Amino acid sequence: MTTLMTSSPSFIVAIDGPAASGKGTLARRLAATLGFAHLDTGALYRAVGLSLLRAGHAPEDGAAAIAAARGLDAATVLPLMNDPALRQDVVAVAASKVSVVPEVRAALLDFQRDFANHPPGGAPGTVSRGAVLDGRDVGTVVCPQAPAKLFVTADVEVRARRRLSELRNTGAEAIYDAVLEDMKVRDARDSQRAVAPLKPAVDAFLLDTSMMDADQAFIAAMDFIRSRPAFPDFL
Ligand SMILES: Nc1ncnc2c1ncn2[C@@H]1O[C@H](COP(=O)(O)OP(=O)(O)OP(=O)(O)O)[C@@H](O)[C@H]1O
Ligand SMILES: Nc1ccn([C@@H]2O[C@H](COP(=O)(O)O)[C@@H](O)[C@H]2O)c(=O)n1
Repeated sequence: MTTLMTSSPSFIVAIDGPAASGKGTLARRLAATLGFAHLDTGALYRAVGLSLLRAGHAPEDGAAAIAAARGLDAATVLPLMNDPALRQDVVAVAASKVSVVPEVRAALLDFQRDFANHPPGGAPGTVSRGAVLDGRDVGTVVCPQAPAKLFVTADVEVRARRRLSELRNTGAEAIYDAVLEDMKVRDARDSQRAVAPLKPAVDAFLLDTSMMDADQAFIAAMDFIRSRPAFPDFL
């Protein structure tokens, strides 16, 4: 990862979109290509959901969710990011339930903004020249000033097929109709909540990947990012 000891502003790429649209795959590849830090903001909500489940609380328990979110800090969250337990479907559902609570969202906001503005570099004490954050409200709420915003989407049936093969590749037993139904319920909860609902920022580049493979989506996203006036000339 490219690192600098300067205070030049971080170039922020904000990527939002519904479940299994491919935003995480895209965000990781963009960050690796640009030498930027990457934050999967969904993992923060998953960490809150997982901590509730592990403590035996229902994901609908708002007070427990607020306490869990307020208890998260970089030291607890960053090691959790690659924990396979976070990727379970039951955790995704719990994440989408805790994420409707405004105080949970507020508790996670500073961490995300700090990451975007001071993205960690490859070595302690260094910063990257930019950050790629993916989630549901990065372009609308977390980093509305980001110079490059993308909204990645795909037909719900396409997304359900992608998630189904992902689940089956991990050895899980999964049924298409159930995956599709879960996805529709999660999309509706994420899009209809009162605070920070899933929606494209007004100035987001809309990238429908229904008919694209991951390489085509990456090329389209890079073309857009490079076209932004603030795109750094050192890249
Ligand atoms: N353009 C694409 N075409 C086909 N498959 C893709 C594409 N992009 C990603 N995938 C695959 O679809 C699945 C879901 O992708 P990914 O995890 O990136 O989605 P996501 O939007 O980050 O989902 P979530 O919000 O649930 O974490 C993965 O198995 C990934 O390899
Ligand atoms: N910025 C975000 C990111 C995620 N959420 C909620 O978390 C759930 C899990 O997210 P994944 O990206 O890992 O699928 C998601 O369904 C949202 O409810 C959020 O609210 N805001």
